[in-house]
Amino acid sequence: MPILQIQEATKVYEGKVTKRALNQLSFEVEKGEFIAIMGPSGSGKTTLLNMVSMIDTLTSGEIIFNGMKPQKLNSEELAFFRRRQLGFIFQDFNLLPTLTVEENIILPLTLDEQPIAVMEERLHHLSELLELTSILVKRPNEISGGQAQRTAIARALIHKPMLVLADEPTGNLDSNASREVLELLGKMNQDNNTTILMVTHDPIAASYCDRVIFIKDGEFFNEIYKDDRRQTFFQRILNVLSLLGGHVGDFSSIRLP
Ligand SMILES: Nc1ncnc2c1ncn2[C@@H]1O[C@H](COP(=O)(O)OP(=O)(O)OP(=O)(O)O)[C@@H](O)[C@H]1O
Repeated sequence: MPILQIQEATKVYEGKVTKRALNQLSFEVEKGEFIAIMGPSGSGKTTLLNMVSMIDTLTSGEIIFNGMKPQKLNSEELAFFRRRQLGFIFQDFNLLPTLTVEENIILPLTLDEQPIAVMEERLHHLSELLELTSILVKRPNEISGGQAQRTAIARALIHKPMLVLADEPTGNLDSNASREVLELLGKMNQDNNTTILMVTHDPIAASYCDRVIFIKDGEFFNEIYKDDRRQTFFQRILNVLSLLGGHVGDFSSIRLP
């Protein structure tokens, strides 16, 4: 059974001008997939993430997790479902400035009142994998952007969520830190079978995924799967972006590092 099913998702924002931000969008995500969502500005990517993370509700259509419809939950159950089953990675890291790196990472387990032994075991495991051990006592203003995003990744994974949602996770990072973060996300996906849905404008970031889904005007436009080489996948991503229109000229001469 797919871990996530988006079925004819439609979102209409009512206002002075009515805007159909998602229009009958359908796709499925299998457990262990690492998927990028791409599309021009205004195509509905953020709206889609807001629907999947249940910050907002669809006008029509359904979003189903492991066969379950969270829309049917009451607000308390929904808050619990989000906390237990989803992990979030944001462009601007969203770390709590007064907490240390360690306290930020274990926050989801603290909120869940998990035993200290569980917290310690998972903290140890993730901080080794994400190379955070030496900075656990620091606060967010004492670490680099790459370290902050690695901390945010650890926080997103520590409660072993069903699905990780990443919104432009490399948007605020330089190219070296971006590569490091993408390689780590790829490693988490490969080694732990973590399912990741990532919105990105960046074809280099998308080339780390198994599949890229392109949307345009809130509708499904195309999808492509990775083949053996990241360079050819990257070129194929650029080809679809050129059909989509927009900023592809900015990337056409880039070769992957
Ligand atoms: N709360 C809202 N009320 C009205 N219209 C909205 C609202 N949020 C988004 N929209 C509109 O819906 C469309 C899709 O917006 P969305 O932010 O999902 O696009 P996006 O693909 O994430 O864009 P970007 O890449 O620029 O972040 C846009 O036309 C936007 O103006």
